[in-house]
Amino acid sequence: MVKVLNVGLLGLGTVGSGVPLLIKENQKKIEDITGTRINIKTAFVRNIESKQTIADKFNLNLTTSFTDILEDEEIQVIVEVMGGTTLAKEYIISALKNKKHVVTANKDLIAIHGLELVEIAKENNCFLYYEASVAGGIPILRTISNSMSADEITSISGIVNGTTNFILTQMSQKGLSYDEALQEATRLGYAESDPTNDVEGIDAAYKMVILTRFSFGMDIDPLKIERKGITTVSADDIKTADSLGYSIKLLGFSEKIKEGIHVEVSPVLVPKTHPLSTVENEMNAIFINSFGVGESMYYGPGAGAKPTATSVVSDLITIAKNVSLGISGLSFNTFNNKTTFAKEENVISKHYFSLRVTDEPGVFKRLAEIMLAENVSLEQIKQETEKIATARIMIITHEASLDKIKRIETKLGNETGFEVLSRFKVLN
Ligand SMILES: NC(=O)C1=CN([C@@H]2O[C@H](COP(=O)(O)OP(=O)(O)OC[C@H]3O[C@@H](n4cnc5c(N)ncnc54)[C@H](OP(=O)(O)O)[C@@H]3O)[C@@H](O)[C@H]2O)C=CC1
Ligand SMILES: N[C@@H](CC=O)C(=O)O
Ligand code: NA
Repeated sequence: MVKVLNVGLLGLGTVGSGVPLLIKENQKKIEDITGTRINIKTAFVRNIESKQTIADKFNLNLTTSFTDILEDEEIQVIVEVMGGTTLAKEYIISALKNKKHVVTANKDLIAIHGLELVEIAKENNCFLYYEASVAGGIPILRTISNSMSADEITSISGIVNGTTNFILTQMSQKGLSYDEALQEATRLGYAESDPTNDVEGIDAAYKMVILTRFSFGMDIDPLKIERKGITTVSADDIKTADSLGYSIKLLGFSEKIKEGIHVEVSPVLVPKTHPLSTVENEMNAIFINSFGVGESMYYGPGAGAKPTATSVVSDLITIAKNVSLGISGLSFNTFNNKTTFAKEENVISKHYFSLRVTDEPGVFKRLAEIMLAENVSLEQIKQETEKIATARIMIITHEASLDKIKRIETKLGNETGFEVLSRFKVLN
């Protein structure tokens, strides 16, 4: 006889409405694989009237009281897709303490409070899964924790925010303005309800915290990640990068360099020949360097209702399988190391600078002197005269350490007649 796994759904927005859809579409397959029927019994919403149509479509009970779900003994699993870190944290902790397993897509919560939640899950013999929290539909966390457990990851980087990749693609290929592209990403359900975290690189930083835990067993404070968002990228940067053979992408990096890790989120000039450069719109891609496999890339939709819900339902399937085998309380990630950080003098790459300078003789000489003082040489240089008495100079350096590049940036910023408009890493 087919068993039933009853689920309480918290939030019925973009991802929440995808979950019952996926379960309905794949009901037979899920039952074949797990021997269990996954049943979304009740959904917790803010306003019942506005969600009645979708509830009727999938035969869901609606409630505006979380207690109705918490105290329902038939409900074994809570799926949290409300977002936010206050109420979501409170509800997840109550659910775990009531011996209910938890699935969440909430990267903010997992990045900031994940370790505490994992401990509570362990103490209560419950599962806490969050595959959807990183790169929406790409099964990247499970790939790292299962398929790559025999391998040593040396760097993990990639496009982990769909909204910003969508905006940059639309700006560079369709000539849309930043505001138009952001509006479209919001309409399509890619952006967070407040898109600040997307465009400022905070969402990507949260995802890099989670990827760093899985890849290196190290825990970092999201606030300590060096981060720049796409609000620092101008249409001029996109045009210049294009003319030099690069696309601009918001990338997250987590690399093991000698003594420790270096984690960063920033717009990056990616050569058009690099596989990450072909990743467009809401697509995400995670590029891994590892001892065993070498280079590998995992590509797919990083946002949107169906892709994200697919990851949520895959977590539910894992729980259904484990419950029916009588297994409980295994952590999603058990890799654990002492966190150590790489020195900036060992973090090496090329860099792009866009500078506004007063259009007068001697400017290039002063620029060259500042670069020479740090022993950093130029690979490419371009100048455009502006309407007023200024010019824009765009340079790409040869490989140099991050400490030198930062000193050059400070010196240029302090030099009369120079303004640093942007400074981005350049990928090889
Ligand atoms: N959208 C995406 O592509 C992805 C999203 N995620 C994550 O999934 C989560 C959900 O995102 P998404 O579906 O896009 O967000 P939405 O804003 O579309 O949905 C959130 C839902 O939760 C409800 N909700 C929020 N707060 C409360 C509350 N206090 N009480 C009751 N209901 C509440 C909202 O109600 P109401 O409708 O009344 O506002 C809304 O229906 C977030 O953590 C997000 O970061 C992860 C990967 C991809
Ligand atoms: N807002 C996020 C949604 C998925 O995590 C994004 O754009 O990637
Ligand atoms: Na994922």
